Amino acid sequence: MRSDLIHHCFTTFKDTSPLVHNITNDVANNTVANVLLAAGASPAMVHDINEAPEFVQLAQALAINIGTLTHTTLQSMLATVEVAHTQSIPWILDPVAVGASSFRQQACTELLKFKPDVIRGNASEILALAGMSSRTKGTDSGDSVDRAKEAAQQLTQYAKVVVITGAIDWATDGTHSYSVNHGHPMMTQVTALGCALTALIAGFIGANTLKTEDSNSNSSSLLNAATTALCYYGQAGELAAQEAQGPGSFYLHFLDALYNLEAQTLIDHLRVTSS
Ligand SMILES: Nc1ncnc2c1ncn2[C@@H]1O[C@H](COP(=O)(O)OP(=O)(O)O)[C@@H](O)[C@H]1O
Ligand SMILES: Cc1ncsc1CCOP(=O)(O)O
Ligand SMILES: [Mg+2]
Repeated sequence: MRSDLIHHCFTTFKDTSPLVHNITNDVANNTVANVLLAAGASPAMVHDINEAPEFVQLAQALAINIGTLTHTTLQSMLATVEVAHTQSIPWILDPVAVGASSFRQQACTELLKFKPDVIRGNASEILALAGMSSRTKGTDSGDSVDRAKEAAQQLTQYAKVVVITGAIDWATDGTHSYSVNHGHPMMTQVTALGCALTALIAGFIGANTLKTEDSNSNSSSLLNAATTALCYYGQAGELAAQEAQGPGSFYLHFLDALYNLEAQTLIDHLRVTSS
C-alpha cells in the first residue's frame, strides 16, 4: 500500500477523532476504551437494547464483539447492526471464539445478515466463521494466518474487508490484499488487545470512509483504512516491547506508544506489502 495513502488515513483518523460505539465483552471494555482514547478517538460502551440502536446514529462507526455473549446482548447487537446497516454507518464484527460453541456460530450467522463492513479475527476465528476446521483455543488462535487466507477470501461474500491477525496480519477485500509485518508476541500476553484492535479499525473506517453508493471505491477505502490501523497498532506494539519488562509494563508502554506515535515515524518504519 502506498505510504502517502497510509499517511492520509492516519492523519484523517487523528483529525476526525471518531466516536466509536462499542458493544464489546466484559473482559475488554476498559482496555478498548483506553486504546481508543490513547489513539485519539472517543469510545462509548453502550449495550442496552433500549438505547444502543438510537445511540449508534451519533457514532462514526460501530464495533461488535461477541466475547462474552449473552442472549440479551445478542438481541441488542442485532437491533443495533440493523440500524447501522440501514443508515450506512460502518460496522465491524469481532467473532471472538466463534469456533467454541454453536451459540456463537449461530449468533454470527444472524449478525452477518447485516453485512459488516469489516470482519477482524485471529486465524482460528476466521477459519471457524467460514465453516472450516480450526484449532481454536477458546479466545486464542491455534492456527497460522496463512492457513486462514482461503477462509478470509470466502468471507468477503459477507463483509467488504476481512482481516486476519497473527504474526503477520493479512487484510483483503477479495481482490486486493496486504500483509502487515508489524507487532510483537507480547501482544498476545495482554488480554483484549485483539478486541481493542477491532475497535481501532472501527475508528479508522469511520473516519476514512464516505457514505457512498460506489461499492468499489468504498471497499478500497475500507481496505486502506483497516491496513493503516494494523500498521499503527503493530508499530506501537514494537515500540512498547522495547521498553517493557513483562505484560504489565507492556500494557502501559503500549498505551503511551499509541498516544505518541507520529505520522512520520509510522511512514519511516512501514513493513506492508501487497500480497
Ligand atoms: N506472534 C505475533 N507476533 C507479532 N504480533 C502478533 C503476534 N500475534 C499477534 N500479534 C498482534 O497482536 C494483535 C492482536 O492479534 P491477535 O492476537 O491475533 O488477536 P486476538 O487477541 O483476537 O487473538 C495484532 O496487532 C497482531 O498483529
Ligand atoms: C479472555 C476472554 N474471554 C472471553 S472474551 C475474552 C477477551 C478476549 O480478548 P482478545 O480476543 O482480544 O484476546
Ligand atoms: Mg480476539
